[in-house]
Amino acid sequence: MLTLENVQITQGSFSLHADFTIAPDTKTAVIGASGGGKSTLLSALAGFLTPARGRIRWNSDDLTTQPPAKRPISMIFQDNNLFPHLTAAQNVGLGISPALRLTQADHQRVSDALVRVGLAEMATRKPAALSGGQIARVALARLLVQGNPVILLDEPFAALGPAMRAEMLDLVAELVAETKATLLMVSHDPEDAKRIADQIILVADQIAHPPIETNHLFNDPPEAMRNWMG
Ligand SMILES: Nc1ncnc2c1ncn2[C@@H]1O[C@H](COP(=O)(O)OP(=O)(O)OP(=O)(O)O)[C@@H](O)[C@H]1O
Repeated sequence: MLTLENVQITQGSFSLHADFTIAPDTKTAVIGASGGGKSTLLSALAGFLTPARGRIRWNSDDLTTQPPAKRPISMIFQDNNLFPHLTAAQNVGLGISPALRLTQADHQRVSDALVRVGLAEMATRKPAALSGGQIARVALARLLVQGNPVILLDEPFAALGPAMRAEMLDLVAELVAETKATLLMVSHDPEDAKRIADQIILVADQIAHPPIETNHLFNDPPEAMRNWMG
């Protein structure tokens, strides 16, 4: 269980409050207006921002001041953060060893992850020779080898067309089901949120609101949600 206990995150003059828990094995969409604080929330969970107050816990572990690499959390950003000079396999291998010191068993894990995301034939290609969807798959393969129980996606599929985005969301849902990970995903598209999320965190008025079941929120949207849906 991921717990945000009276958390206050500040960035310059901006401040965001969060006080809720996320049940294990759930898929949560984080939605809200641009500049509302969705990335701020994910950055604090990943450890790139330290809350001004409050605690962040994973089960009984207090993560609040732990550096990103020590947290049981993997994150993919909008640009998928692949290194352009490394092959797909090397980019995945970074998820196991930042210095790419990989054992034979590690290489096998990388290969298995690339096979799982449908990139068996692309292991030696560099990002410039991959499509946007294939780059997103490499980033997902890296998540697989990291094996963390919490996955944060900050709109990694935003640049893809609707059909490819739907395909990627379905792949994410499959991987999350297989690994029993807890997923939080920023979304700008109500259809994406409906497609994948069990529940929704609405970020509005400097508050990351406690998660509400997806159908319930879409059937009876509060004003901030109606504004977001347009
Ligand atoms: N490094 C920073 N210093 C000061 N303020 C910042 C910084 N980064 C972000 N902010 C401010 O924090 C607020 C929340 O930004 P954030 O990126 O979390 O919003 P968001 O909901 O993810 O937006 P978007 O949907 O446009 O990506 C914004 O008002 C932004 O200007």
